[in-house]
Amino acid sequence: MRGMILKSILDISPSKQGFTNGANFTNNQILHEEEVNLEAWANLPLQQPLLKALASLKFQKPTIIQSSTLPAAILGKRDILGAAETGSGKTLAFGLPILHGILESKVKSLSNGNDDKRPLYALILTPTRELAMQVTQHLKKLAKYTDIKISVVVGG
Ligand SMILES: Nc1ncnc2c1ncn2[C@@H]1O[C@H](COP(=O)(O)OP(=O)(O)OP(=O)(O)O)[C@@H](O)[C@H]1O
Repeated sequence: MRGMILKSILDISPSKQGFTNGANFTNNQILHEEEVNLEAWANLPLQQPLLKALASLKFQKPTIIQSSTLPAAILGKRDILGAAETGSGKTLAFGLPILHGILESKVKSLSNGNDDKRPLYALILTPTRELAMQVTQHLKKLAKYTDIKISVVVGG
């Protein structure tokens, strides 16, 4: 089984990847999209439409939970169990690797001459419908320069 807890996967740790220590949410300076410095994300081979979305969201650097998990998820393709407080940026910690993986697999399929039309690439389960809505809205903002469709299904 590939799954393991976060602490045991630090062979590809943020410090080894040269990652920064996380975004500072108290920074209220007004930045224009073209002024956003994305250097802090440069250690990840993120697909261009995702970098563009990060710039438009003015997310200059990963938060701590993001810098702790993204290298392992994106470069190492590892399963991760992560925990962090509310509002710490967990949605992108799992959302970025999902979206990056979808774009990467589409690029690979096209270069192999296949038209990758899988109807479903990823399923995100949340404990409440409010969180499902919140995650959907957040990921849609990140996927806005891609053709990835994100939908929410709630019941009960
Ligand atoms: N790298 C970043 N830089 C700046 N802001 C960010 C970054 N990542 C996420 N945010 C913002 O931080 C806020 C909290 O993020 P998010 O909702 O992902 O937190 P969370 O840990 O999933 O919270 P919860 O536990 O309540 O679901 C959101 O407004 C999001 O847009």
